Amino acid sequence: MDELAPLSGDDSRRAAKARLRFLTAEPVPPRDVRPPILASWLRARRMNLPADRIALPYIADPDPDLPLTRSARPVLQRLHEHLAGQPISVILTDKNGLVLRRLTADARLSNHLDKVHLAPGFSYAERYAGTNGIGTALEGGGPMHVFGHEHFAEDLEDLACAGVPIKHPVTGKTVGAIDLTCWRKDAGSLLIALAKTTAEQIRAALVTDSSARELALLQAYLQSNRRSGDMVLAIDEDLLLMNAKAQQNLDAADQQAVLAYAAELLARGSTEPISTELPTGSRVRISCRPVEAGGQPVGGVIHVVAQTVELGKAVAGNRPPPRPGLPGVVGRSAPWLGSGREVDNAYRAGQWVVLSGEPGVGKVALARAAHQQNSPAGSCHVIDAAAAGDTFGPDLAAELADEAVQALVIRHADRLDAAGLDELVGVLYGVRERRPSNPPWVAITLSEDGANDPELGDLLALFPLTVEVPPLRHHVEDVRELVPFFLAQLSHGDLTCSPEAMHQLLRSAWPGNTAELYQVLTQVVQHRRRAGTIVPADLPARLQAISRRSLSQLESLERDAIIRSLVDNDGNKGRAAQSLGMSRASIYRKIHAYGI
Ligand SMILES: Nc1ncnc2c1ncn2[C@@H]1O[C@H](COP(=O)(O)OP(=O)(O)OP(=O)(O)O)[C@@H](O)[C@H]1O
Repeated sequence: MDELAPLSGDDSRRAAKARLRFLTAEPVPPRDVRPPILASWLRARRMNLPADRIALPYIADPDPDLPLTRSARPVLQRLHEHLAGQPISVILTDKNGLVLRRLTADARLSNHLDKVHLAPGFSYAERYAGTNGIGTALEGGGPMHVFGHEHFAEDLEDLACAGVPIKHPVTGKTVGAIDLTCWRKDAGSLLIALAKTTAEQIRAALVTDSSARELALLQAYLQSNRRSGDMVLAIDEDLLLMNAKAQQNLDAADQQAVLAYAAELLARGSTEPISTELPTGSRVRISCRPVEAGGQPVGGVIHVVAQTVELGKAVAGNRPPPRPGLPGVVGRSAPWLGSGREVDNAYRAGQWVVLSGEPGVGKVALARAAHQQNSPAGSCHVIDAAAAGDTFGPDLAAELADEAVQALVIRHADRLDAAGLDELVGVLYGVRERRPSNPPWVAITLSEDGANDPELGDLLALFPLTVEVPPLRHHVEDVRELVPFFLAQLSHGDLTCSPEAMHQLLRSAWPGNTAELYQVLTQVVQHRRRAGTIVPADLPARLQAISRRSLSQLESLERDAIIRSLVDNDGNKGRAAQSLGMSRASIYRKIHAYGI
C-alpha cells in the first residue's frame, strides 16, 4: 500500500474491517493497515481513548500574535483564496496540536468540523483525538495522511486529512503543523503535496519574519549597549542577549530575577523603572523598553543599574556570601526572597515599613521573620487593627511605651475608621520622642489597594518604604517547600505529601494565598488521622478536580487582569471584556480556561 496515496475503495473497506478487528482485540493482518496507522492505534489504545466518539477538552484561546500565526497568515489566506469554495479546510496548529486557525469556504464541511471540535482552541494532539492527520504527523515528525476509517475515533471516519509538521528554519524544532482536511470521498494524492508546499511556504515566511524581528532586537540592543555603561540585556521569545557587564555582575539567580521582572514590565507595557533587590542581595534599578518590528512587539531591551557600591560582583572579590532566607519562613523564589530582603534591610536600618499585598500572602510572617533575624531575644508584638476596640489608641500607646517591645506589627491598618487612623498617627508621631534611645521598629500591613487610599496619606507619611509581598500564584514553586514545612508543624512529621498530591497543589491558583494552603493542610491532617503519605484523594474535591496545566507568569498576569476587571465591573463579563479590549467570547473562554 502506498504510504501517501489515498485509499482505493477496496483499501478503504479493508481499513474499516481492520479497525473493527483491532477494536475487538482480534489480530490485524499487516497488509490491511499501514504500519504508522497501526502504531498510532496502539498508542490510542494505551491511552484508553474512546473509539466511538471524539472527546476533546477546550485548551485555550489561541494567541493571534504568535510568530507562527503571524508568519503563516498571508500564506494561509492565499491558499484559502486559491481553493475558492472547494470543500477543503486549511488548518494551522501549534506544536502541541492546538488549532490556531481554520479557514473553510464550504459551510457543510465547516459545520461538520465544528461538531468534531476541529476548531480553534481545541487540540488534535494524538493524546486527545487519537489517530488523525495533525496529531499523528506531529507524533511521527513527518507528513502524514489519514483516510476515513484509519482515524481512531469513529466521528472522524467521513474525513480525510493530510498533516505536515512545520519546522523552525533556524532551530529545526517543530513549531506547529499545517493540515488540509476534506471529505473522505474527495481525498486525492494532491492533498498531501499541497500540505507539504504550504508548510514549506510558512517555513520561508518564518525565515523572513524572524530575521526581521531578530534584526530589530539586535539593533535596539547594540544602540543601548553603545550609549550606556549599564548592564544591558535583550529578550524575545527565543533569544537572550547580554553584554559583558551583565554577565560579570549577575549570577544565574539574579539573571532569572531580572528576566522575570522584565517580563512583568513588558506585559504591563510599563517603561517606568523599578527598584528592587536581587536574590544575591544586590540593589538595582531595572527598566525595560519594548522593541517593535513592523508594528508588532518583538521583545525588549533591559537596563540594570546598580544602586549601591556593594553591588554583588561589581566589587570583585568582596562579594558577601549569599545570606540564607529569613528564619521561620520558607520559599526560595526570587519574588519571595526579594520581599524578604527588603523587609530585612529596613529592619536593620530601623526604617519603618508598609507591607502591602493580598490577604494571606505572608506580610505579618515576613515582619516577624525580619525581627527574629535581627533581634531574636527581643519581643515583637502584633496588633490587629481589624479587631480594634474602643481602647485601641491607649492600648497601642502602652505597647509602644514598653521598652521591652522592640518591634510592633499593626496588621490590617487600612481597616481602621477615621478616628482610629487619627489615633494611630498621633501615637506613632509621639513614639520616637518617648523612646529616643531605643525606638521600636514598626511595620503596618495593608491590602493591595490600601497603599493608594488617600485617607491613609497621613499614616503613610510616617513610613518611607513600601514592600509588595507577592501573591502565592506568582511564586507557586514555593509550595514545594511550604507543604513539608506546614506538615511538620501540623502532624509532627507523621505525614508527607506524595508527588501526585504535590502536583495538584502546585496547580491551584491559591486565591487565599499561603493562608489558604495552610488551611487546606490543616483540614487534610484533621481528616487523615493516620500517619503516612497524602495522596490526591485526601485533598479537598476542588483541588482534586484541577486538571489544568500550570500557568506561565504572563498567563497568571492575564488571569489577574481579568479578575480585577470582573471585580471593577461587578462581575459583568461583557463590560469586563470591553474594558480589557477583548471579545465576550474570549473572556468566557479565558474564565473557563483559567478556572476563574
Ligand atoms: N513563606 C512562608 N513560610 C512559612 N509560613 C508562611 C509563609 N508565608 C506565610 N506563612 C504562614 O501563612 C499564614 C498567613 O500568613 P500571614 O498571616 O503572615 O499573612 P498576611 O499577608 O499577613 O495575611 P492578612 O492579610 O490576612 O493579614 C501564617 O500562618 C504564616 O505563618
